[in-house]
Amino acid sequence: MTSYLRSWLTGAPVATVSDAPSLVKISPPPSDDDGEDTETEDNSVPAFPALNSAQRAAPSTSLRVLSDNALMPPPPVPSLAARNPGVSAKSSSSASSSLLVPTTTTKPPTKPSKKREKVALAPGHSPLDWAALKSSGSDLRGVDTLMRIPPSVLKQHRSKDDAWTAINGKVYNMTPYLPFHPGGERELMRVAGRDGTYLFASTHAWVNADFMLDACLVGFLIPEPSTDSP
Ligand code: HEM
Repeated sequence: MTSYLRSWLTGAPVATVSDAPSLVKISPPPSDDDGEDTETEDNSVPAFPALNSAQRAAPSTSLRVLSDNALMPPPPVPSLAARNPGVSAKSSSSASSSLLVPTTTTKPPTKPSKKREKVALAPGHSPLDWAALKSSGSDLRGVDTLMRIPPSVLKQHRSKDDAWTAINGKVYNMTPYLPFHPGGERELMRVAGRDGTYLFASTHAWVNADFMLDACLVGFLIPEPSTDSP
């Protein structure tokens, strides 16, 4: 194919297979427009900016290192002298430089009126032990069936051996839980025989009584039946 083209362009005889090893220099066809010799590849990169450009004519702009005086000045250092520790921002000469805590947060927190303390539980009475006892299957209710319990009946169960309380409408037998209560037996006995919802919630609303005492459920609190019915 190459030899055919060459003979076509130059009029030279077509090279045969026999003269293939000899290298023949191929000249491209003469160009009509420029007539330049493009025999060798020109990979030289043109100068930028162009040699005759206006940029080159302009005065030299070589990198200039700025002196300290020519640099932008640093921001002013906050004046330590203007700060007046212990004096409120209002009375201080420079209010913006005061590092005082805002006056709204300087009031010390009010202490709880009554200290709530957890009691030391006897060995084998940790919350985990209570969980194990609950799931052991032992009878913690003391009743055969769930009942509807009016306040008058609830009132009869207020001894340590038989302590019931109502929380959120449910009546629980607290007796098995007494030694497990982190707040102590005495606190728990304050609600024995009565509705303990308010005291329970105001002491520790985050405690889930439903879950803690589910195995101790004995019934549901109902209003006292009226006695004047015929
Ligand atoms: C009858 C159901 C009750 C259950 C199941 C129960 C359960 C609990 C539990 C789980 C805790 C530990 C709370 C914690 O670690 O955050 C606790 C603590 C305590 N409970 Fe109860 N409680 C009951 C009733 C009451 C009542 C009626 C009172 C008060 C009259 C009371 C007073 C306390 C106190 C003072 C603590 C210890 C301090 C504290 O944790 O803040 N509890 N109780």
